[in-house]
Amino acid sequence: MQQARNDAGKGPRRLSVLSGLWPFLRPYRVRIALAFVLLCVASGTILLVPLAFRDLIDFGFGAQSREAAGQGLLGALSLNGHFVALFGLAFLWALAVAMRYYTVSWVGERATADLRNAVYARVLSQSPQFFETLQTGEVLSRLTGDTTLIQTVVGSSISMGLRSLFQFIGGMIMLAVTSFYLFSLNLVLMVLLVLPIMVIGRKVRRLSRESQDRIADTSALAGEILNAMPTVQACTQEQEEARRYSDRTETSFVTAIRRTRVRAALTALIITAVMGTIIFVLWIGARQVHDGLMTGGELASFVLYAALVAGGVGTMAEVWGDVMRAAGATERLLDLLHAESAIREQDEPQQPAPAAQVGIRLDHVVFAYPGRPQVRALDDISLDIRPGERVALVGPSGAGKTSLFQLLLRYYDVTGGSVLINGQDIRQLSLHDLRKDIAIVPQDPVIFSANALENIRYGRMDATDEEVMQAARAALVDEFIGRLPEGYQTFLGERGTRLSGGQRQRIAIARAILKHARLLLLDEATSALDAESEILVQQGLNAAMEGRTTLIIAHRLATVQKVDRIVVMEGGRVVETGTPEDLRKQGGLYSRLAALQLDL
Ligand SMILES: Nc1ncnc2c1ncn2[C@@H]1O[C@H](COP(=O)(O)OP(=O)(O)OP(=O)(O)O)[C@@H](O)[C@H]1O
Repeated sequence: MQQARNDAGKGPRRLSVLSGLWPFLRPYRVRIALAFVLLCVASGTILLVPLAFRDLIDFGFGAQSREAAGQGLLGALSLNGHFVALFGLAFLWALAVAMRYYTVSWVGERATADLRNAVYARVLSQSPQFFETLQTGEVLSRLTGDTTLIQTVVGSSISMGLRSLFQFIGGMIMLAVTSFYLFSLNLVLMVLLVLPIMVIGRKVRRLSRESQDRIADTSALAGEILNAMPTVQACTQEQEEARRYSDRTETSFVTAIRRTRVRAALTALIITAVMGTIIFVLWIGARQVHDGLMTGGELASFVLYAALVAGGVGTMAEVWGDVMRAAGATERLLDLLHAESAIREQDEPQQPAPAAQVGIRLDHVVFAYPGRPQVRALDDISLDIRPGERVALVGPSGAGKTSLFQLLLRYYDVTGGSVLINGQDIRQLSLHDLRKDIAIVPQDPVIFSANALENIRYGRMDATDEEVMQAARAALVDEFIGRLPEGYQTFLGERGTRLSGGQRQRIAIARAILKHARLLLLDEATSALDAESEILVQQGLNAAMEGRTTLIIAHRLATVQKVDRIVVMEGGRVVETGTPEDLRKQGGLYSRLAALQLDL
């Protein structure tokens, strides 16, 4: 993934990556075919328009109109008839363009929505290891920015490009047919002019990429700072941050203006080149008309075809830039879409054993985080936890307690040994079955931007309002919910910023109680509560632990005096196990910690 990200920013994009979009377009192939037919109709119609003009001039106004009646595209039509036919062509063209626009945009929107959903679902199935190397901001920018780019290309650029290609090829053929002499002249001039335009065009592309990178820098800075506002204000860095931001916007302004300057020059050059060519050819053509070598109508249609060809070339150049950018965007999205989770599920997972309670067995478990493979976070841990047992994990910070929880939830796989639940290796179970059976109250609970009721219901989506409130009462949530303006319906704000740490913890406890899982993991579940609430919440937790196997990580030993067993960890190893009383008598690490905490 890291490698792919590094590659994404450099070198010419491989256009073949665009074929990766086909699975998202295939379901809509009938509509795509319809759009193609409409495109052909529109292009055909527009190529007929100059011919209609030619006839109008030669047979409609001209002196020879009467004798020549019966020739030309529109045959023997009267002057009025010519105009009606011309309008008919314009209307057919408009209709085809509108229908194609609708169809193609529909396919673009639909395919991008599908792609976005597929990528998002894929990202959600990744293990935490994935998010260690990829920033969430980057995933978001891929989901929005990159998919929008693809939408532009699928929903408009490609059809614009094809239309221009038809226009170009058809126009060139018609130019040659109308006057081969003028066509050859035109061709030589075009080749001479296209070269400098291409060189400048490349410079514009480089500058616009640079300009986009600068804008991304600005948003990255703003994103980081806005997320850290309390710290910024506590350190009184607001002015400094405003200055840093304005420095970056200034840089992106300067880059944008540099690009605009080159682009303005390019526009002037293109207009001069196109108009110059047309005027030059008109001049030569006018002399030919004067000498009777071609008719006025032929000259008029020639000029119109030349304008179509020039327009076609211009659009194709623009579309080419979009297609290249979309190739880059597709590559980045497909990277995400094809990312394999580090945690692999069995093709045919076992069903979890249908026992009322779960027993856990850690068998010589060794574990090192993938980001730090040389350091063992857990080093040869063997532990048996009986069904229904309450076990506390204690030990200094960094001992590996949380890592043990991560392994039980299978956020990571063990490096050696195995984790068994009711005798089954957890790698044999599906992740869904495994995690459905575990309720966790994490150190730093997450609150979603929804109301209190929905936040608790997240533990078990099919719970009734009454069940949710019961869990809330057990976790003492109702004690503070009652004081919120709209009770359970109160919106808890972005990331729960409207709640205190202790309140957030109680919501998480209610969520865990509601889940009714057979295994309960408490990671410092009451650390943010005051002494009084802690005693009350502990009662709620006691109710939740009833009949459940429970693992409790605790720094404050007072909270785990009633557990069945304490496991003391240090440096990734289990150094002591036993009841609180036994351990105090042993005079080891636990008794030292207990002496510091409990006897003071
Ligand atoms: N994602 C990670 N990548 C690499 N190393 C990690 C990662 N998470 C934790 N560690 C390391 O693993 C070791 C064990 O961490 P762990 O979080 O399990 O400790 P802990 O006992 O729960 O500590 P605390 O009581 O402070 O929560 C620590 O040295 C830590 O630095």
